[in-house]
Amino acid sequence: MGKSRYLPLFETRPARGRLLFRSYAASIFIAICFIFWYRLTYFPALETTTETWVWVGMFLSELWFTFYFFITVIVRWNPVFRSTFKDRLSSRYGEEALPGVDVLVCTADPRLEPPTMVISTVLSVMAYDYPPEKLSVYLSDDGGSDVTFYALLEASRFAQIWLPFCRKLKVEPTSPEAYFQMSPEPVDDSAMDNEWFIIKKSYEDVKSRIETVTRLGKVPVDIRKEHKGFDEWDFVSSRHDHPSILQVLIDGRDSNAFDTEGRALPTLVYLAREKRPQFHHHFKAGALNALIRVSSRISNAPFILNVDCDMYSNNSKAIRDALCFFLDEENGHDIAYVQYPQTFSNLTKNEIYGCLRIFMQLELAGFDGNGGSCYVGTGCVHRREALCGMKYSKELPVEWKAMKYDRKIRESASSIQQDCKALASCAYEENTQWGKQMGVKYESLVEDILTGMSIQNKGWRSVYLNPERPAFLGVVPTTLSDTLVQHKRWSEGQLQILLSEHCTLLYDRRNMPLKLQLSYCIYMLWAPNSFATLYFVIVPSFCMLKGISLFPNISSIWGVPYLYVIVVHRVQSLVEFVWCGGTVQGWLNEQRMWLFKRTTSYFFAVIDHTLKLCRCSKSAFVVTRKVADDDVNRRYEQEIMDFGYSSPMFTILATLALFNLFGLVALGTKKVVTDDVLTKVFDIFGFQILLCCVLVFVNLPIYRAMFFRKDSGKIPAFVTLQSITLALLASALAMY
Ligand SMILES: O=c1ccn([C@@H]2O[C@H](COP(=O)(O)OP(=O)(O)O[C@H]3O[C@H](CO)[C@@H](O)[C@H](O)[C@H]3O)[C@@H](O)[C@H]2O)c(=O)[nH]1
Ligand SMILES: [Mn+2]
Repeated sequence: MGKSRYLPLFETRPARGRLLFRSYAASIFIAICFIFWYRLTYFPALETTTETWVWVGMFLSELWFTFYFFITVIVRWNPVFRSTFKDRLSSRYGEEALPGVDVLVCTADPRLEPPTMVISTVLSVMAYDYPPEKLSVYLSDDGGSDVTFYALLEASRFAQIWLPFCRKLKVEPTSPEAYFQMSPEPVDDSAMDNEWFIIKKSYEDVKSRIETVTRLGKVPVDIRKEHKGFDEWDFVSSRHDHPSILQVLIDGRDSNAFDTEGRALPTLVYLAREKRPQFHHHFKAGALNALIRVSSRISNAPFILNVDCDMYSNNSKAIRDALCFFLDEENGHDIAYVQYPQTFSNLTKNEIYGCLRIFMQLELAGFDGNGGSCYVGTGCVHRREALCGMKYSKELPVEWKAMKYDRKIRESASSIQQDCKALASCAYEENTQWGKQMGVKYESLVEDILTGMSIQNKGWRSVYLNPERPAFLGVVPTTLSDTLVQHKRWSEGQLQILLSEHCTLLYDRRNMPLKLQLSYCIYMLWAPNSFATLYFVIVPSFCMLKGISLFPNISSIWGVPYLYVIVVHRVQSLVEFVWCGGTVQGWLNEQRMWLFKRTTSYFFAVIDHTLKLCRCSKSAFVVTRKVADDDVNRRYEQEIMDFGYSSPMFTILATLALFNLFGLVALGTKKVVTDDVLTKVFDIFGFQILLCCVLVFVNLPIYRAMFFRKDSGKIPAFVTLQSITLALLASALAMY
C-alpha cells in the first residue's frame, strides 16, 4: 500500500475542558499557598507544647494532601480518548490474515465464584465475533475442582449450539446467563423464535445440572464416566496438593471439532496447575504465568486477552477493536497492551460501595495521555512478547505474522498433554526469571499494576480504550466488608510496590516519562494516605473539645482560602463524577467510601505490611466473593449498607463516627451551660465544627446501623458496645 493512501486504524482525541481544569487547578494551588502562609505565620503565636505539636501535625497533613492533590492534577492534565476503525481492519486484513488470539480466564474457588458464572464468561469469550479457528480459550482453575471441570465440560457441549445461535441472531452480550436475563422473550412464532426457546431451555438445563453438582460438592460417579478427564482427580488429595491437571476439551485442530452448523470451534482447555504445600503458588500471577506457558505450547497466539472469571464479554467486537491498535502499521508497533476499563453488571443506581468510576472512566485516560494506561488485571489484550518480558526495540520490530500457528500440523495429543503438565508444574519456575523478568510479576498483591509498569519500563506503550458499548461486565462486591477487604489487598499491593525497587520514582526509569511515574503514585500512596486522613478525622474534633483552635476564624480573611479549597475542590469532584456517568447520591456514597477505606482498609494495609516486613505474617490474596445470600442481595438492591458481623474494621468506623458525634453533642451542651457568646465560639471553632458536622453527616448510615436497624445487616451489638466505650474514653480524655 502506498504511504500516501495510509489510513490509520485508530484515532486519538484529547479530552475537552482541559483549559478549564487547568485554571481550576491553578486557582486551588494559589489558595493552598495562602493556607501555608497562614500555617507558618501563626506558628510562633502558639502557647502550649500540645498546641505546637498538633499544629505541626496539621501542617504535615496539609502538606501531604497538597502533594497528593498535585498528583491528581498530573493524572488529569491531559486525558486522551481513543476510537477505532474496524471496517478498515477488515478490509485490510480480511478474515484470513487475522492473527490468533488466546483468551486466558482465571478462577480460584467454586464457592466464591460459582461454576455457572465461570462458564458463562467462558462461553461469552468463545462466541467473539472472530474466526473461531484463530481463537483459543484457557481456563485456569486454582480451586482444582472437578465441579468446575464438569461445568466446563458442559460448556464445551453447549458451545456447539450457542456459537451458531450467537452468529445467527447477532446475540449481544454473548454470555448466555446475561443474554437470557435481559433479552425479552420473542413473541412471533417463527422458526427463529422457536430456536430461541430451545436454546434457552437447553441453557437452563445445563445450568441446573451444574448447580446440582455444585450443591453436592463433588461429581457423581455416573457423570464421571462421561469423560476420562475426571480420572485425574484420583490423584488430588486437596486443592493445595495435587499434580497438574490439563484437559483439552475442544481441540481446534481436530477436524471433528465443529459446531452444529459445521463451523470450527475455538480450542478450549482446562488447567489446574500443580499445587504443593511446600511451594508458593503466587496467586493469580502464578496462574496466569502457567497459562501463558501452556498456551504457548498449544496455540501460541501472538495476542493474549485476559479476563477474570466474573468479567463476561459484553461486546463481541472487542478483540477486533484491540487489534486495530496492534495492527496499525504506522503507530501500532510499540503498543504492548490495550486496556479496557472495568465496568460492572451488578451496580445499583447510586453505587453504595463505589465502583472505581473515576479511576476507570477518567484516570486511566489520563494515564494514557501521560504515556500509557495501567494494566488493571482483566479486560486487557497483550502482545505475547511484551507480557513475556521482551524489551521493545526499534531494530527488532515485533512481527506477529512470524509467530504463525499452523493448525494443520498434527501432533499427538498425549505428547502435548505431557509437555503442558510439565510447564504447569511447581518446580518449573525454580531458578528461572518467571515472575521477575518474565510474565506477570510476583512481588505485589496487585500483580497487574506492577506488570504494566514493568512493561512500560521496557520501552513499550499501552493504550486505554473505552468503547461506547462496554467490552466487559463484572461483579462488584455487595457488602461493605468485602469492599473494604478488597481495597485492603489493593492498597497493600500498592504499598509493596512503593517500598520495593520497582517504585517508579527510584526504578530504572529511562523509558517512563516523569509524568507517568508520578501518575502511578496516585495509587501507590493510597496506604500512607490513611495517616493524614486519620489525623483529620480525630485531631480537630479532639482539639475542639480541648478548646484548641486549629484553623483561622471563619470571619477572618485567612478563612477565605480554606473555604475556597473546601468548596471548589468538592464541586470539581462532584462534576467529574457526574460527567463519568454517576449520580449525585452516588457521589455522596463514593465520598463516604473514600473516608471508610482510608480509615480502615488503607490503615490495615500499612499494619499488615509492617507485620510482613517483621516476618510476623504472610501475604494472602483474599478472593472477592461473587455471590451472596438472598438477604444480603435484597439489602444491596435497596442500597442499605451491610455490616452483618464483627470486624475490627467496623469497630474503627463506629468508634470514629461516635467520637465525632459526641464531640458535637459535648460542644453543644458545654456552650449552652457557659453561654460564652455563641457566635464567638462559632467564629473561632467554625472550621472544626464544620468538619465535625460533615463527618457526622457522612457517618449517618453507621449510627442507623448501630441504633435503629433490626435486620441481620446491622452493626452487631458487641461492636456497638465496644465502640461506645472507646469513643466515650476518647471524649473524656479530650475534655478533662
Ligand atoms: O490465587 C488466586 C487468586 C485469584 N485468582 C483469580 O484472580 C481474579 C481476580 O480475583 P478477585 O478476587 O476477583 O479480585 P478483584 O479484587 O476483584 O480483582 C482485581 O484486582 C486484582 C489484583 O489484586 C487483579 O488481579 C484483578 O484482575 C482485578 O480485577 C479472579 O478471577 C480469581 O479467580 C486466581 O486465579 N488465583
Ligand atoms: Mn474481581
